[in-house]
This record gives sequence, structure tokens and C-alpha cells, in this order.
Amino acid sequence: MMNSSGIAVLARGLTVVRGDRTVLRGIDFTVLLGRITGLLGPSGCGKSTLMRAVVGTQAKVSGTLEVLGRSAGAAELRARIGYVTQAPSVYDDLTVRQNLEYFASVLLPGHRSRDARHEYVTRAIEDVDLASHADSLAGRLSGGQRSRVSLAVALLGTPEVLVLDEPTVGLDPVLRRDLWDLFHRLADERGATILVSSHVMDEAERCHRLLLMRDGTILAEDAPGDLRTRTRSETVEQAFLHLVDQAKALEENAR
Ligand SMILES: Nc1ncnc2c1ncn2[C@@H]1O[C@H](COP(=O)(O)OP(=O)(O)OP(=O)(O)O)[C@@H](O)[C@H]1O
Repeated sequence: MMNSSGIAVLARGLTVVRGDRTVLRGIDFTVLLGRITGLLGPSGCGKSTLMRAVVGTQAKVSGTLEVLGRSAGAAELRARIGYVTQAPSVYDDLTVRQNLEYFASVLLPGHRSRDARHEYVTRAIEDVDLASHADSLAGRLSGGQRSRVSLAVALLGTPEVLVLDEPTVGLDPVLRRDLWDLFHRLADERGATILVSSHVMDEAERCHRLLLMRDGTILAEDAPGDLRTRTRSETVEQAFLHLVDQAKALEENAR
């Protein structure tokens, strides 16, 4: 469902404390509807924490965080957001289809939903290109295939927003390319909004927009091309390093 603002996620002064650390430090950003936004930054900078806040599973969140015009974590958002964590959550002793049928029955309970469930399951399996493994036990799949089962679970019920935490880690180049093609199909054909994290900078070029993070802050929010032009860099990686150096210089001057 579109809203008139064109904004899927809006954060203002978003702060998250984990243990005794302030992991997100009063950050502002927006994620646009129907676009692929890449969340990039080094390990430990707060990408997963930001995603958990967006899907509403993170404690100690303060500031403004709205998703599809509602407060993040609101019960009515649950069916409208698909979330894939870094650890694939699939049952090894069930087949691919059984895994999806189980999650579909949680999403759409009751015998009246049986036909819709069947359609969702079949479509999700096809989306992630696992039709030939639909009857294989999840425990016998490769790592990449298991992560695609997790992605299929997130695609059930055609959510408007997909939050994907490093979905391409450990995948070979062909599978990575296929997954990115799928993300673009989901955005172009279904109007899905995708927030996807990665610490591989070459994946940045595949996104419509980028949020570059460093140490709990947003360094830049821009389209890859604009970011390269603005920083006079040839690659997003160089742009990122340029912005890190700039931020460090500012910090030192402020001391
Ligand atoms: N349960 C926790 N308690 C306290 N601090 C935590 C907890 N979980 C994570 N952190 C800290 O929060 C910071 C951000 O972690 P987060 O997982 O969001 O980073 P990330 O950018 O997703 O990293 P990666 O790319 O390695 O997954 C890290 O410095 C981490 O040590």
C-alpha cells in the first residue's frame, strides 16, 4: 500500500542503547517506498541494531521511528514487513515446502486460508529458485540454499517492506547476482521497499540509495552515483573512505 509521502521508514534522533553502550547515536534517515536502500558499514557499526529497531524487535529505542506511517513495532505492521536475520531460521527436519507451510499457517491461520497459503508457498519457493528442492529436507541443503529458504519465509504474504540482514554473506557470485536480480524484480514489479545490509561495498552499486554507517552514526544518505560525484570518488568504497577521513578530521578538530 502506498502512502502519499513516498517514505517507508522515517527516523529522527533514533538512539539505541545495548548493555552499557549507545549503539545508535541520535541518527536521522529515510527509506523511500519501492526503492532498494543499502545499509553499508563496517562490522559492529550498528547495521543489525538499526534493522532490529525498524522491525520492532530491539529494546531501548528512543527518538522517532516510523514505518509505513506507524510507530515501529506496532502490531499492525507485523504482516506488512518481512525480516531475514543473519542466522537462517529454518527447521532442518522439515522439507523446504513444509517449512514454508508451517510459517504460512502462522501468518494465515485457519482452513479458509488454505488456498491462499498454498499460493503464497508456491510463489515464495519459485521466487527464490528452490522449486527443484521443494521436497528436500532443509538440513540437507547448502548454506546458500538455507538462506534462500529464510528469504522465502520473509516473502510469504507479499510484505510491503523487506528488511534483509546481510542476505548474500557466504554466497557464490552467481547466487549473489541472482538474489540481487530478485530484489530488483520485487521492487520493480511489486513495488516492494527493500532495506538490505551488507559490508561488501561492491554491492552498493546495485542499490538505488545508500545509507553509509560508521560507529552508530550515518555518514551519508545518497544514491551511489551522487555519492561518488559529490566525493569525487571512482567507487562507493573510495567515497566511504573519504567520508570516514572527513569525519575523523572533524572529530579531531572538535577536541
Ligand atoms: N546484546 C548486546 N549487548 C551489548 N552490546 C551489543 C549487543 N549486541 C550487539 N552489541 C554491540 O552493538 C554494536 C552494533 O552491533 P550490530 O550487530 O548492530 O553491528 P553490525 O553493524 O550489524 O555488525 P555486523 O556487520 O558484524 O553484523 C556492536 O559494537 C556490538 O558489540
